[in-house]
Amino acid sequence: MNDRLHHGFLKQASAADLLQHYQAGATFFASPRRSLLAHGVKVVMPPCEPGQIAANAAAWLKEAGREGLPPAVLMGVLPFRLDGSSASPYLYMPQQLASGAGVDSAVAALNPAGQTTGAQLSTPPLMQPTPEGYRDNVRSALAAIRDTRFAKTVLSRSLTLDAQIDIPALLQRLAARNLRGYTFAVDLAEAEKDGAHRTMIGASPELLLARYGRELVSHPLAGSIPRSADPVEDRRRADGLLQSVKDLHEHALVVDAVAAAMRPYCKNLKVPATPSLLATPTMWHLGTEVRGELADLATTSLEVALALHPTPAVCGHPAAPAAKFIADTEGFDRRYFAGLVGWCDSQGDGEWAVTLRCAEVGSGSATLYAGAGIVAGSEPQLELLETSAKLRTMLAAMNLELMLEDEQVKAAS
Ligand SMILES: C=C(O[C@H]1C=CC=C(C(=O)O)[C@@H]1O)C(=O)O
Repeated sequence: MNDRLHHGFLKQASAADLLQHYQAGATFFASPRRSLLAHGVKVVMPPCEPGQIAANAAAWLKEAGREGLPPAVLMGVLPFRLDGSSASPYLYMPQQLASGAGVDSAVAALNPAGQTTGAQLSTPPLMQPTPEGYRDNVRSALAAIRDTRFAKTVLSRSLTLDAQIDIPALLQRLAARNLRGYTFAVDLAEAEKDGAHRTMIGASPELLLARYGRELVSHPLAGSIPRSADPVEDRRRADGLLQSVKDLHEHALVVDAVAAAMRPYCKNLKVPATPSLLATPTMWHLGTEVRGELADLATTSLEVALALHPTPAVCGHPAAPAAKFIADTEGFDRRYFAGLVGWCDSQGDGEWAVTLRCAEVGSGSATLYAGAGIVAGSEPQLELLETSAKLRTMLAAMNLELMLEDEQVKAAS
C-alpha cells in the first residue's frame, strides 16, 4: 500500500482511491459513510463460544487501544450460524489500514479493464437445490407455517461456477453498480487453515447495525420484487410492493424483532410506522431505518450487531424453529452467506452489513448465494424468481447475467 494511504485514517483518500489500491488478499469494506482497506493480518481473535464473541472482542480492542498504536480496528466476517457451520467467526486486526470517505459518484466511474471472469464457464454451474427442489422447499415451509411452527422462514439457493475470477475487478464493478450499498471483500486465508485461498465478496443492500458515537442505526429489508427494464412496469411493481399485504407482514416481522433487540441498548428508539422503498439495480425492497440513541458508550457496534443476528430477514420468526427448518431443509451450508461483515474500532464505533448479494470465491470457482423470505401467501415460483433476481447482482458484475435467463442451467440432482 502506498504511504499516502497507509497511515491510519487519512480522510483525503476517496473510496475510489481505496478500491484502486485493493489487491486480492486484502480486506475492503465500504459504506455510504466510510471506506476501509486493510492489508496484512496482525492478529486473529482466538476462537470462543458464540456468546463470548462480543465481550472478547471488546476486551481485545480496549487492550489494543491502550497500546495507542493505530490501527485499533477489528475487521471480519461472521457466519450465519455462529456454531455448527463449516465456517468459523473470523475477526482480526490488520497490519495496515487506510480509511477513506464514503462511496460517492467517483466510484460509479470505475471501469476496470479486462474480463471480470473468464466469462466462458468450463462446466455447467451447480445449483443447490434445483429450481424444482427450491419450489418444494417453499411448499414445505408453507405447510410448516400453516401448522404454526413459525410465521416466517428464509430459504436460499447456492450456485457454484467453475470460473477464474479477477477479484479486484469484480470488487470495483460491484461498488460501481451499488453506490448505496455495502461493498466488501474479506480474504479468508487466515480464517480457514485448509490451505485454500478464498474471498467473501459482495455488495449488500442491508445494514445490520452501525454505531457512530451514541448514534445507532439499523436498516432492515424484507419484502422484495425484481426490477423491470420497462420504467412503467418498474414503477407498477414498486407501488404494488408498498401495498402488498403479504410483503408488509413479512417486513413487519423483521422490524419488530430488530426494534425489540435494539431497545435494551437505547435511551430513545425511533421506529417509523411504515416502510419505504429501497432500490438496487436488480431489486425493489421494503426497508425501515430504525434509529436509536445508545445508552452506554461501553457497548460496541459488534455487541449490538450480534444481539440482532440473525434477524428474521435472513432466518425467520420465531428464530429457533425457523433456523431448525433451514438447517433441515435447505440442503447446503450457508457458511458466511446471511452472516455479518464489517468493522469495529476501539471506541466501539463500527458498521456491520448483512452478508448478502455475495459469493465465496476460490481459485477457479465461486459459490453465489441468494434467499427469500417465506410467509403465508408466498408463491413458490415467485420466490424462485426473486432469488434469481438477487443472484443477478453478482452475475452481472461477473458478466454472466444471462446465465439465469432460462432455468435450463444444468442443475445438480
Ligand atoms: C436473503 C436475502 O434477502 C433478504 C434481504 C432483503 C429482502 C429479503 C426478502 O424480501 O426476502 C430477504 O429477507 C438475499 O438477498 O439473499
